[in-house]
Amino acid sequence: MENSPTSPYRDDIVISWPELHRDTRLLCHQLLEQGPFKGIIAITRGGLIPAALVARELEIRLVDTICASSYEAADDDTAQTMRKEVKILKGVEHDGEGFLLIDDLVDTGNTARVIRKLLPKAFFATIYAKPQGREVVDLCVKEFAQDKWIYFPWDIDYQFVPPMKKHRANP
Ligand SMILES: O=P(O)(O)OC[C@H]1O[C@H](OP(=O)(O)OP(=O)(O)O)[C@H](O)[C@@H]1O
Ligand SMILES: O=c1[nH]c(=O)c2nc[nH]c2[nH]1
Ligand SMILES: [Mg+2]
Repeated sequence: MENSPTSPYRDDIVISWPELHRDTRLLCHQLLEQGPFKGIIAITRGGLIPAALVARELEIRLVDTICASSYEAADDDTAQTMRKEVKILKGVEHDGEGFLLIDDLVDTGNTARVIRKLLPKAFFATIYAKPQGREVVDLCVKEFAQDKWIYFPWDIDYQFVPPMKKHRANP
């Protein structure tokens, strides 16, 4: 996928539904060593699907949300989005003790840092992490380089791609 010249991202990683499911289940194996948890708090929107999968594996029925927004669509309509100030649209009224916070990814760590301050006692897990944000969360299953943009399955579509040979400069 096309990266704009000003973007800090140089490469794309496309995650399929089965990969996301498998990676989330790997996370669950490790979370079973950390619990038990009173409940899950999903960080919207990216944390919603991972949180549903975690809730199923850990048999947790109390699932709350913290509603955050930190990225907005770029003007040129590329998938990679511009960073904005992290806004909390809905929080929770406790310090997170005994709760599991779930997000899909920690990138710069901006979102996670803000949420950590609100819920300092929660256990914070993400499926994926990049180096700038890794230390903010307690657990993740996979780490990617800072210049990779991760496409989640809910952001992509199946489409035709022409055969590679058509793109070669000197066929
Ligand atoms: O570590 P950071 O640099 O803050 O980036 C990570 C955050 O960015 C994405 O959320 P986004 O704000 O795009 O909203 P969404 O979950 O609704 O897609 C992602 O789901 C993380 O929450
Ligand atoms: O889909 C996404 N992929 C990423 O790599 C990323 N970083 C911040 N927010 C992100 N969203
Ligand atoms: Mg998010």
